[in-house]
Parts: sequence; structure tokens; C-alpha cells
Amino acid sequence: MSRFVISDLSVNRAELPVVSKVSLVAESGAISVLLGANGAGKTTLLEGLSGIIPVAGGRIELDGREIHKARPGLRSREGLAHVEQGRTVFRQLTTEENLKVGLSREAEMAQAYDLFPELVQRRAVRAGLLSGGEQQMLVIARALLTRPKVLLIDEMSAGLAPVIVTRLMNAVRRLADEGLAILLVEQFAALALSIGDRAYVMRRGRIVHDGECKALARTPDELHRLYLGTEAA
Ligand SMILES: Nc1ncnc2c1ncn2[C@@H]1O[C@H](COP(=O)(O)OP(=O)(O)OP(=O)(O)O)[C@@H](O)[C@H]1O
Repeated sequence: MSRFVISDLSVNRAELPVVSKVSLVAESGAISVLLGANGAGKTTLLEGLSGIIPVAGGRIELDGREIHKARPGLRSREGLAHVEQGRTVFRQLTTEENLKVGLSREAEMAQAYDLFPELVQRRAVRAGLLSGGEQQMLVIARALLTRPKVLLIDEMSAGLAPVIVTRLMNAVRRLADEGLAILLVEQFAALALSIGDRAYVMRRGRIVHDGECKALARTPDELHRLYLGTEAA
């Protein structure tokens, strides 16, 4: 069982505070969903978690070990993987070569293909020629090759057709059911809440809601209010 705990975390951009004293948890077997309007600071938070940008304050702990001062490579070795926004693949390499860049062994490759059988028939195709959904599957598969304990996923659904988004969401649910701890940043709020466990809503760099996904899914007006910030301060 893994536990990823973020306490009072602050992250700046160009020396301006973008994420302020955020606390949240992601645990084995569960999906923590992080929602919020554009510019709320979700991507900045994930980049602070994986070490792409340094944190300005607070703590990040994975299974009781503090990792917020560690370089990204070390955080990865500790068990953190980050599916970044933008679906970056090596476009000139084939699907399989993209996976091999992750220095994977056969067992991990087999697991990746088991999660996304769609990629098997595309293994010899250059990644630049894959559909957006296939590229997203490839990026998620590549993140799994390091056998992470915690998976951070940023806007995997951007620009994809609803049927593909549902496919990806089901795969993410399966990963959680197999024991991963997942922190899912998502714009498709209703769908994310339908597969998630714990829901957080972020606004202007702060967490303004922390509760169960099921409860928030039942109250779309409340979700709307949280996004727009019309509640009493
Ligand atoms: N490289 C950067 N330099 C300076 N400010 C930035 C940079 N990237 C983002 N910001 C600012 O930080 C704030 C938070 O942006 P961020 O991308 O983290 O939000 P987000 O919640 O992920 O939004 P979106 O859903 O649009 O991706 C915004 O005000 C944005 O303008």
C-alpha cells in the first residue's frame, strides 16, 4: 500500500505564487481527482510534484519519505510517474521503440500491451502517425514502464473524442484497482468524478473543496459554484 501525501505545498512561477499551501492525498487503489478552471494552478502543482519546477514551501511524502527536495530522476526512482499535458511522443520512432526508450523489459512491455491492446497492432507504426487517443495510450504506457507507485496524469482527455476519453478513463480505473495511487487532473469533470474516489477542486492556487467524488457528482450546481468561486469567501 502506498500513500502520497502533499502538505501545505506552494509553487511559484516567475517568482509569483501560483499554488498556495495545497494539501492532498493519493493512495494505492484509489483515484484522487483534481478539478478546477483554466489557470487554477493544476499543471503547476503537478510540475512541482514531479520536480519539473522547484517547490517554494511545504512537503511531499511518498510512503513516509520526503521527496520534495529530490531531483526529478530520484522522485521517479522513488515511485512517482508523471503523464504530462501535451502527449509528447518520439514522433519518428515506432510505438515499440517509444516503449523501449523507457528501457523496459519484456514483462513490463507485455503489461503495457495488455492494458492497451490497441497498441499491439500499431507497434511498428511511427508514433507521429498514431491517432491522438493512441498517442495518449502510448504516453500512459511509457509512464508505467518504471513500475511507479503513484501516477500523476495531466489533462489526458484534451482534444479527444468522448468514446476515447471513456476508454482512457476505464484504463485509469483499472490501474487504480491493480494498486496504483492516481492523481488525475481533468477537464471532463463528470466523467472523472464517475471513476474517481476522492475529489479536490482548486481555484486560484488553493484547494476549495475536498470530498468524495460520488457526493460532488450528485451536486453539479455545487461543482459549478466551486469552479466559479461564487461562494462566500
Ligand atoms: N511558464 C509560466 N510562466 C509564468 N506563469 C505561468 C507559466 N505557466 C503558467 N503560468 C500561470 O500560472 C497560472 C496557473 O497555470 P496552470 O497551467 O498551472 O493552470 P491549470 O489549472 O493547469 O490550467 P489549464 O487547465 O489551463 O492547464 C496561470 O495564471 C498561468 O498564466
